Amino acid sequence: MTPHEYRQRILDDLEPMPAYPQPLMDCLGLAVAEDIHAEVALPSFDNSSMDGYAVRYADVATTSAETPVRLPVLGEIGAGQASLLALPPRAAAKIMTGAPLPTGADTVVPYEWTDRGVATVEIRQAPKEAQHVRYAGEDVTEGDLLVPAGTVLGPRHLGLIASVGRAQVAVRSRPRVVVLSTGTELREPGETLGHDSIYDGNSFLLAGAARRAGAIAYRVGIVPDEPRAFMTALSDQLVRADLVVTSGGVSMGDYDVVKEALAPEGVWFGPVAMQPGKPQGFGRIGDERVPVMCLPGNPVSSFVSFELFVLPALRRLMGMTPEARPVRRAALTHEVRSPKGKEQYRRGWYDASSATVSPIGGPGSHLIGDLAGANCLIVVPPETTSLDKAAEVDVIELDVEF
Ligand SMILES: Nc1nc2c(c(=O)[nH]1)N[C@H]1C(S)=C(S)[C@@H](COP(=O)(O)OP(=O)(O)OC[C@H]3O[C@@H](n4cnc5c(N)ncnc54)[C@H](O)[C@@H]3O)O[C@H]1N2
Ligand code: MOO
Repeated sequence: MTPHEYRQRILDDLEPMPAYPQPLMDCLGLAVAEDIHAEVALPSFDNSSMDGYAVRYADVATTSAETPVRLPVLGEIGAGQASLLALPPRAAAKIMTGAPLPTGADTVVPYEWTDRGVATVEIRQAPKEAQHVRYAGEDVTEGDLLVPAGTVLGPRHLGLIASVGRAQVAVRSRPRVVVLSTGTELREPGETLGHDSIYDGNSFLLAGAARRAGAIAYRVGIVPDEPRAFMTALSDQLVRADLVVTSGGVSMGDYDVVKEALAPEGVWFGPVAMQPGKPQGFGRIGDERVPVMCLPGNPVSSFVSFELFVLPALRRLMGMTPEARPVRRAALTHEVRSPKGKEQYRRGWYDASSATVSPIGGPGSHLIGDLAGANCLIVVPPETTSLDKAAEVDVIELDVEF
């Protein structure tokens, strides 16, 4: 099975999470599940874009510094304090930015062109007709489709939706992802290491990646390579999981606990034609048939599996498209070698401005130091065993929103 086929198999099995109305501030980064239409026009009334005087153009069309027009000032209109509703001919009203234009007025003269008079005002420069007026509906018309269903809401969407008066919108909820690391050799950071133990980096990597993708991530931490202990830990977690992600215990070893415990439950385990990330598992468990994704324990294998399979699965659950990261093209700055028959994902540094990519470190799936210094994965096709300097390759840019 190719990585692409495996991803499709996972996506075909998953449905987007149900949608619920949420307060606007809780919707940031979530996919909206309804078309959002404008319930009011924007601006909703004709208003001034400057602090100055509302006038009738005809009254001030010929004014100048040498022969200024003087008009009585009938009142003041502040934003949110508009008591003067109509302006008769041969008069002016003070008006502030954002305040409604009184009926009869059609033009705003800014303070800077006047003597700032209170009882009367001297206007020293002729305005253009209709200057500094923002018309009702010139931005958004009532009924306009503002945000189509499926849009991932960013700050500008929130601002617009609030501006038309919506306090809540229906969005797909964040999936709850439980991350379990398996391995009797694993220790929590901060604990003392033995000669044969290592720190559990993967659960932080995976829970961090899940949170970055928009999920609610629960890092359960370490479970020993013992099937009963693993099943107990897993069963305890199922009540709060929309997806379970495990690390380790999926290959051919004598203590490959995840495979041993879950294969009899009907979870699929098998090789995917890629490196790193060859051994994979996917299925559903428990009464609620919670999806479980079983990733290999080597840290780079775990990470690449997250990017290729778990991230798209989370985006499917969250109703976000496209599910998989976009692929860019770049020229290699150094040659790369790769085993035949497997799609290889090498770590690299992608420079968008020059459309080049520099390989970082070797192919080893334990090289987490190099992984942390990379910003992309370089895709080497299965039949390609070597790529020369300047060869064009596919590059998956990490860490960017899409
Ligand atoms: N005879 C075979 N051996 C292996 C095969 C194979 O096909 N035949 N496949 C290799 C490949 S490829 C991979 S990838 C690994 C996958 O192994 P597991 O998923 O079973 O993972 P473990 O054996 O538990 O661990 C592998 C490696 O990663 C380290 N590890 C595990 N968990 C963590 C963690 N949470 N944080 C940091 N490092 C972790 C672990 O100590 C091992 O070094 O199998 C190969 N073997
Ligand atoms: O696939 Mo393993 O994923 O080579 O390290």
